[in-house]
Amino acid sequence: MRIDVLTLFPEFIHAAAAVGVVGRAQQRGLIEVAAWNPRDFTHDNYRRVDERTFGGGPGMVMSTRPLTDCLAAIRTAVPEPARVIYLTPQGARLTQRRVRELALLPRLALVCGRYEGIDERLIAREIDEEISIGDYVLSGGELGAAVIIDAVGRLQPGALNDADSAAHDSFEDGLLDCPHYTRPEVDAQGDAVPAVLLSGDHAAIARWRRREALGRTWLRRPDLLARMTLSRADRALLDDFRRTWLA
Ligand SMILES: NC(=O)c1ccc(NCc2ccccc2)nc1
Repeated sequence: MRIDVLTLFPEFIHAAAAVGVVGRAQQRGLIEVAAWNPRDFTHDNYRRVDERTFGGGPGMVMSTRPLTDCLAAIRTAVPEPARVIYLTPQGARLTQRRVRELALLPRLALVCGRYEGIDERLIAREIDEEISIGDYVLSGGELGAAVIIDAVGRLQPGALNDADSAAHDSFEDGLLDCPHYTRPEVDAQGDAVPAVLLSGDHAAIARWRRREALGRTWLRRPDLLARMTLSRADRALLDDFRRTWLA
């Protein structure tokens, strides 16, 4: 997969995409990340990329011309057509479902706004999809772009090895993850690991993990649970968790 990022801070995007699973995926040629700076597409001595907003009031808007020329360069850099995504608080909330769909595309172009954002005419002409990573305002779209690069990059076939792939599975079924433990079995504070995890009884361990994932989702994110139709087995496990919790 090829991801091009339009950003005033290419070094941020390169750094974010160079580490961990995504960095390794890049080395393996599973994903290619390129950053483009609209400032390189300005023609004035001050390399201006923003202008005052019409209608008065505070704040600057990113100028259309450098963005249009930068996007044109991005589109023609690789023959593959790209889905052009604008990171903005006005976008649709990013979900793991949407991440999985985006991960199947051959090419993405992520547009990172700064200041008050980009001119609405550019959005109408050039943007295919507006995405928000959450209901808060940042100083730029770059963190959102880094989130998409990571979430989509780790799903590229071959990106995750066994150690990483557990996280991949857990959120896939729409539930929160179960608790995790590692050595020591009893820690310095005297807290022990749940005995079932040391039992070697893989069926019991699987049931325990599923029950904990269902219970946590019920406690922390009932909105996720409301969207799910649970199997009879899952309903029994959740009832069991609730009985213990409410006892
Ligand atoms: N919640 C998000 O995903 C997000 C994205 C960008 C951003 N700031 C840059 C910007 C501001 C206004 C309009 C367009 C872009 N803040 C938060």
